[in-house]
Amino acid sequence: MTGEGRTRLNRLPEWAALGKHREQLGEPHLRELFAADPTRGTDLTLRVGDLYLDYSKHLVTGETLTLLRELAAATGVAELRDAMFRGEKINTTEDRAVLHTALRAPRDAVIEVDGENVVPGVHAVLDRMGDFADKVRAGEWTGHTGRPIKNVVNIGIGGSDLGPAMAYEVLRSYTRRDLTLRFVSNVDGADLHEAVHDLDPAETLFVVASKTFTTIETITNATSARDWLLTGLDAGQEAVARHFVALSTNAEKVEEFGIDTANMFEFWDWVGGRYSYDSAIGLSLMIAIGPERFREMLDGFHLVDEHFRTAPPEENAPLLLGLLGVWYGNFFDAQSHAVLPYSHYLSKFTAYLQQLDMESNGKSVDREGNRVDWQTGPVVWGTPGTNGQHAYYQLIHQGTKLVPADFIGFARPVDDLEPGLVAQHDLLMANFFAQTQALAFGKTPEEVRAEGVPEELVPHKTFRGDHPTTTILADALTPSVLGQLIALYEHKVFVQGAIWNIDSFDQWGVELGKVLAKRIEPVLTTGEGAEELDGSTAGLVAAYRSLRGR
Ligand SMILES: O=P(O)(O)OC[C@H]1O[C@H](O)[C@H](O)[C@@H](O)[C@@H]1O
Repeated sequence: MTGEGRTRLNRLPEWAALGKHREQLGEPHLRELFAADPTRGTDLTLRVGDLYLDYSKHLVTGETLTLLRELAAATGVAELRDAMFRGEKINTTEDRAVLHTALRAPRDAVIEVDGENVVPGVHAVLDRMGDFADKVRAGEWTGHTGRPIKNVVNIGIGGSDLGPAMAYEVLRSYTRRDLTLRFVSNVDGADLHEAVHDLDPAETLFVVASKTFTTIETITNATSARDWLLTGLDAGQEAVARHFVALSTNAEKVEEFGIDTANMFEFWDWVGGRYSYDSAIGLSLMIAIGPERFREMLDGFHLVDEHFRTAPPEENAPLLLGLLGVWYGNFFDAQSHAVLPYSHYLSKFTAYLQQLDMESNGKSVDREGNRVDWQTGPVVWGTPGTNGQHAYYQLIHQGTKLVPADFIGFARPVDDLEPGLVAQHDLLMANFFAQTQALAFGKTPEEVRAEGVPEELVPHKTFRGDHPTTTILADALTPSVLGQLIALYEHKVFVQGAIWNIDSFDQWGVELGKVLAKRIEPVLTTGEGAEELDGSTAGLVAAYRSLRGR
């Protein structure tokens, strides 16, 4: 389907106005912007729920922000947002509604898809999940031999892994430490091996998470896990019911696999995989943190949903973050975006955002099927900040690339830290504040010289500054704050997709590799069909077969 839908982005007068403004701005200097406006550091801030956002260290003036908001208005961001919240089928290439916001809507909300209110179904599943999680946590859900469950192994990949795995790390201090939770995603047998080799099958529950229940990695791992279980228990198929539950939209396939659909927790095709960990896909997380904490997390999501839906453009945080990304990607040619959390618990946060952002906005065809001639989604990357400081921050400070970055930190460490370790928190946060300061304001050659540095070293010790950052500060890393953060990023990604006029909710780009892998696998085992491969792949397959002695 190709055609003329919306006016092409780069033909809009608002786009041209931004381009002109960018030229006039030249090289904006944060030192000057701050000097000219003594209250910039407190004016360019927002508070959303428990999140305090400082965007003063961005290469923007008041005019930049106005022009960006005009672009959002001209590209219909608010209209598309409202259509999403209403349950319209804005995922046009898959003809689906996009309603992850319904997963955290209050019980009495009414959100319709094809004339049916989906909210009661959401809460019915949440209630069932809660009952099940409570039973496992209380030791009432027993395995085939009557022993209580002590280990939960989530088997899933992509959106059926990254969300719960990330959130489990984030909320570690809220988890039941006597329950072991592990995540298996990779089809590399080593992943499952490492996850189960020290577990007792009699005390192990497998949570098979797959929206489609056809994903080859997940079904393969689940099949191997079932073999491991039945061999370990020396039991037949009847043991599966107490040790396997499924999280899926596909009851037929779940049944085919041999899991009783009574042990299936459903969700719906209007929940995208990368937007799903607050659906049934969060079951393993719920077992770890308990239903009450899970609901607090959902309330956090909902709080930011409501903010995004109702806050005026000047105060709308996801809109602002989305627009800043457009500003750098499209007008400074920034290619990547770093997310740098200053919390050990957020170690998987950026990996989660990679799928959320890059699978959503890694597109080069617009909603009408025309090739875009503007940059779309950035490469998202990053690891916890202090570690990064001793590794790749060099490039951010002094390299040739512009890397806009989000710094995420918390005022209080988690509650159960030993007093001696609590004392380390100020040092952690001192680094957090120091880095954005250094990135923004740098160090001039004059300042370097004043320290008596020999002239030949002055260029090497100079920091240009003007590296833009957003600082997101919250009181503490609670379930609600996690929900708020994720919703903030979900809607930021939404805003950018809306402006770029791409479908942020499909993922056709993952299909080709799947099809080819299916074709290549038999060639690896039998050698037959190698002649149909391209020259490079045929050579690689031959080398592989020879190394395997085939
Ligand atoms: O949940 P599943 O259906 O098993 O899908 C798992 C993942 O694999 C797919 O290939 C998609 O790229 C992801 O968006 C999805 O989250």
